[in-house]
Parts: sequence; structure tokens; C-alpha cells
Amino acid sequence: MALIRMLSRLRGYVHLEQGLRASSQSKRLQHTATHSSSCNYQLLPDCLELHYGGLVMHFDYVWLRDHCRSASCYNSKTHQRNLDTASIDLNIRPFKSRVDENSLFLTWPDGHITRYTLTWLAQNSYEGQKRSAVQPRVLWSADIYSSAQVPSASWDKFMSCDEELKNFLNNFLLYGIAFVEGVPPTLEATETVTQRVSLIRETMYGRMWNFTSDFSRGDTAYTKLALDRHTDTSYFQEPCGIQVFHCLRHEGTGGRTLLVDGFHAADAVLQRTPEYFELLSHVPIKHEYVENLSEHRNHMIGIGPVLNVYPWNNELYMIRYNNYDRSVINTVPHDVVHRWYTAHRQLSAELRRPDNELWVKLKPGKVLFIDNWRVLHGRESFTGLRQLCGCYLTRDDVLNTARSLGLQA
Ligand SMILES: C[N+](C)(C)CCCC[C@H](N)C(=O)O
Ligand SMILES: O=C(O)CCC(=O)C(=O)O
Ligand SMILES: [Fe+2]
Repeated sequence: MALIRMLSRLRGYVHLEQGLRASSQSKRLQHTATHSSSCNYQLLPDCLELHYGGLVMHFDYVWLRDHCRSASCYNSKTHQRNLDTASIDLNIRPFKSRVDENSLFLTWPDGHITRYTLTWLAQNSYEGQKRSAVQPRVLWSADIYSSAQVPSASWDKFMSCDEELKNFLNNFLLYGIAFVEGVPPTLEATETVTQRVSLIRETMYGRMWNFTSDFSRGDTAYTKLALDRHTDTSYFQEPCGIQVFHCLRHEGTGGRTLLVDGFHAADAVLQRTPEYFELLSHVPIKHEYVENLSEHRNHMIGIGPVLNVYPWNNELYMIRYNNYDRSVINTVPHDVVHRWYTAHRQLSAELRRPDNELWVKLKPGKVLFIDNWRVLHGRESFTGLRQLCGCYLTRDDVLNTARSLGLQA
């Protein structure tokens, strides 16, 4: 079949498996079939089919008109569309078409000509998007992360050299965690190092926070208790993208930080039991933060699935996992609830595998950035005075910095 398909392509290209059905074959042959050495295309009744760079792509005609990059349709200085999409005839078809080595040219019924480079079409097609990851990542267990020997950035270089910031962000994007070392152990320096990356996200905990086990807030973070792995602010509609930790002081025992790659665990669920992954990525779950202290009154509710994926390629972009802050489940009927608990159990088991646990002791000078949409954190119980400062960052702005340095994010 592969050979037949190849031969048919050489003959100006009719899909044999469809072409063998006489009616569809004669229908197809009425349409232009054209090829240049590197590509061929044909105008089908409802879309343009393009073979190029090993991909078979399909483009809707309204889409093609809408994505015209000519000066009158698109402002290439501002990267904004000038064309009024709502004025395109929904039954529009090109009136003429041709390709050369690099481009496809379509002439529209009003005489307007659109030129698309073939590489642009390949990059921006649905078929192309489906095959590529929005963000390349290295999923890790403790061993994988340790053997990778990912270097920490160093404070001086980090503050002055864009290449150091770029390497740091590259590691952060790949692994979901990254360290800067040699930072002065103060709240001010922690703020400075953070602002080198991006904008601070102020929350009801403040802008920069500096906390001890003083029970000052209605949350177990402000105690000496152990905290199991979790993501923070699961009770926000948009959980904070990044969390920064800097331990300024600890005179006592315990208090190590636990880090677990949530995407690695979720991927194991997907491999073992795809229905569980499906449930975890569809059942909406509520998380809630209720604080009723005289100085602090807050009530936050966030609703969304535990696993958040892009629908076109099933790629994970956010995990929301916090068993402490998870609220009442009442968005699905009891039988789905039961299956959800089974799926949640399997995810929890993966998250709890000892080989997935990376334990680090945060020391003054060592600042940790955590991707709170991917990597779960926890802590060991501790004794003595322990002072942890840090903040949250807005995710869009961190990715903005990464992109401006030429990284894919
Ligand atoms: C980081 N800081 C101490 C300010 C806040 C801690 C928030 C704790 C909350 N249970 C959550 O997981 O979101
Ligand atoms: O005390 C710690 O190490 C972390 C506590 C925690 O989970 C948090 O502040 O978000
Ligand atoms: Fe936390």
C-alpha cells in the first residue's frame, strides 16, 4: 500500500485508497493537482491539501484568506491583523493558484493575491502543531535529575550576564526547577534576583513573604509540620506559575524540601492507564482557601481538572494537586466520582514513588525557582527557628523573558 501511495503521488497525486472508489475518484480528478519538486497540492472542495516536508496538511479556505500576510491584510511591524475576518465570504475559494520552490500563491475572486511561504504553512498547520510540543521538557525521577548535573546559576553572573539568565531559564523550562547560588541571604536580594527573571505576582500572602512557624495565617505552611507534596494556590482560577523559595535561616533539624516532577508521574499514568489520565484531565475539581482570622479574611475558589492538557496534542501544561486544599467534589455523579478516586490513587502512587522524590536542604544563599504548574513541593517537619522567604511570579511574564532570550516557551 505504501508503494502504491508513493506511485500515485508521482502521477500527480490521487490517494489510491480513496481514489479506488470511483465516485470519489472522478470528483477528485476535477480538481487541480499540481506539484513542484518539493511539494504538491490540490484544491479539494472544502480545503487545500498540501504535501510538503513529509507532512500532509489541510487548510480551510477561509483560514487561508484570513491568514494573508500582505501589507493590506497584516501589519508586519505590529504583528497584528488588519483584515476584517467577519467580512470574508464563508464560501470563498481561490480563483487561481500556483506554487514555486518556496511559496504558494493564491488569487482570490476579487483579484487580491496571497503569498504563503511553504515553511510558514508547515509550521502553522494543524498537522504540524499536532506533531510538535509547545514546550520541550525532560521528565525526571530523582536519579534522572541528579545524573543530569544541572548547574546552578551564580548570583554575580546571573545579575549581569544575559547568557547566564538564558541558561538558567533553559534549565527551568526543561526541568521545572532551577537554582541561583551565592545570593545574599536577605529578603531584598531575593527580590532582586527574582526581578531579574520577571514580575512578582502579589497575592493575599503579600508581594514578598518571609515566614516562620508562627501560626500567623490560617494555613499549615505556617507550622513546623511536615507537608506532603502539593502545588500551591490550587484554589486560584489561575494558580501561580512560579514559586521562589529562599531559606534565610534555620537553627534546628529537619525541614528538607521535597520536589517531585508531576508531569513525570502523570505521564506514567497515561502510559499505564489512559482512561485514568483522561478522567484526571476532564473531571473539574474545586480547591478552596478559607481564612477567618481577625487580620486576614480570605475566601478563594479555583475550579479545574487535576491534569490540564492542550486538546490538540494532549500535552500537559498544568497539574493542580493539593490534597489539603481540595474542596468538596460535587461536579460529577457518584460512579464517575468513584472512578476518579481510582485514577487519583494511581497518580498519588506515582507521585509517592521514592525514586521520584528529590530531597534538598535549602540553605541561605541558595534560591530555588519551582514551576508550580508542574513540580510539586513538600517539606519535612522541623525543629527550631526556620525562616523562609520568597514570592510567586506571573507565568506569562517569565515565559516572556524566556522567549525574548530566544528560548522556546
Ligand atoms: C508560600 N506561602 C507561605 C506564602 C503560602 C503558602 C500557601 C499554602 C497553601 N496551602 C497552598 O498550598 O497554596
Ligand atoms: O516550608 C516550606 O518549606 C514550604 C511550605 C510550603 O509548602 C509553602 O510555603 O508553599
Ligand atoms: Fe506550598
